[in-house]
Amino acid sequence: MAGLLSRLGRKQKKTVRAVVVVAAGSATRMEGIDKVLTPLADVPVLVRTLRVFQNCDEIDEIVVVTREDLLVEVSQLCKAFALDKVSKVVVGGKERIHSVLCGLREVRQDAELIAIQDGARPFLTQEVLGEVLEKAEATGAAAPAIPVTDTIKRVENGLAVETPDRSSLFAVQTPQVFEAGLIRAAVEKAVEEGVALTDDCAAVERLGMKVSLTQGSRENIKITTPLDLFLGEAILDARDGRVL
Ligand SMILES: Nc1ccn([C@@H]2O[C@H](COP(=O)(O)OP(=O)(O)OP(=O)(O)O)[C@@H](O)[C@H]2O)c(=O)n1
Ligand SMILES: C[C@](O)(CO)[C@H](O)COP(=O)(O)O
Repeated sequence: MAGLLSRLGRKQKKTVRAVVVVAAGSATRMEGIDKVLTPLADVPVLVRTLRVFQNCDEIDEIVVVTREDLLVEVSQLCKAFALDKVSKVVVGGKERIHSVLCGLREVRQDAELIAIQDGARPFLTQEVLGEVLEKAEATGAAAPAIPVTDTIKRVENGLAVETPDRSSLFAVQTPQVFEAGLIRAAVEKAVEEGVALTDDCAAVERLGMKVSLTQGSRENIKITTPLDLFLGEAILDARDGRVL
C-alpha cells in the first residue's frame, strides 16, 4: 500500500515552471517613450505581458527584471494589478542577455522548466504559450516562430551579397522555454565569453543543442518602434476586449 501511494505521489508530481520577464531595456528605438510602462487601453504594456503568465495554470512563478530607476514603480504595478505569481522584481543588466542572467539567478531552485519572455511582447496568447511549454517539456528547448514574409538579403557595405532561401527563414518570438539546467548553463557561458546574442535560443544553439520551433502568432509582436503602439491598439480592438 505504501509503495502504491508513493508511486501515485510520484506520478502526480507536477513540473515546476517559472518565467523570467525581461523589461530592463532603455527603449532607444521608441523615440523617448518608455515602452514597457506605456498604457495600451489603460493597462501598461508590461502588465499585459505579465497577465498572460498570471492567468496560465502551468506557470508557478514569475521573476520580473527591470531597470533600477523603475524598480519601485514596477513592484507597485505588480501589487496594484494583483499579479501574485510575481515572486521577485530585480534589476537587470547592460544587454538583454545580462538581464536574462539576473532573472535566472532569482528563479526558484526547484524550477524544471524556465520560460524567458520579453516584457515588451504583450499580445502572447494562452494557445501559443501552451504549445511552446508542452514542446519544451518534451524536447528541452522550444520557441514560437513564424515564417518570414519579406525576402531577406545579407548585406555587406550597403550591397546585397546573398538572398537566402526564404522557405527556411523564420522570425522567432518569445517565450523561449528551456529545461532549467540547460538555459542556466547556456546563458552563464554566453555572458562569461562576452558573445553578442539577440535571443536565448542562440545561447543554447551554441552548445550544439537543438531548439524546436512551435507555431507563433503574427499578433505576438514586440513593441519596438512607436508604430507598434498603433498596431497594438488595432490588435486590442480586433480582440474586442477579450483576453486570449
Ligand atoms: N539590457 C536590456 C535590454 C533589453 N531588455 C528587455 O528585452 C526585451 C526586448 O528588447 P528590446 O525590444 O530591444 O528592448 P530595448 O532594449 O528596451 O529597446 P532598444 O533596443 O530599442 O533600446 C524588452 O522587453 C527589454 O526591456 C532587458 O531586459 N535588458
Ligand atoms: C528575443 C527576441 O524577441 C526574439 O525575436 C529578439 O531577438 C529581441 O531582440 P531585441 O533587439 O532585444 O529587441
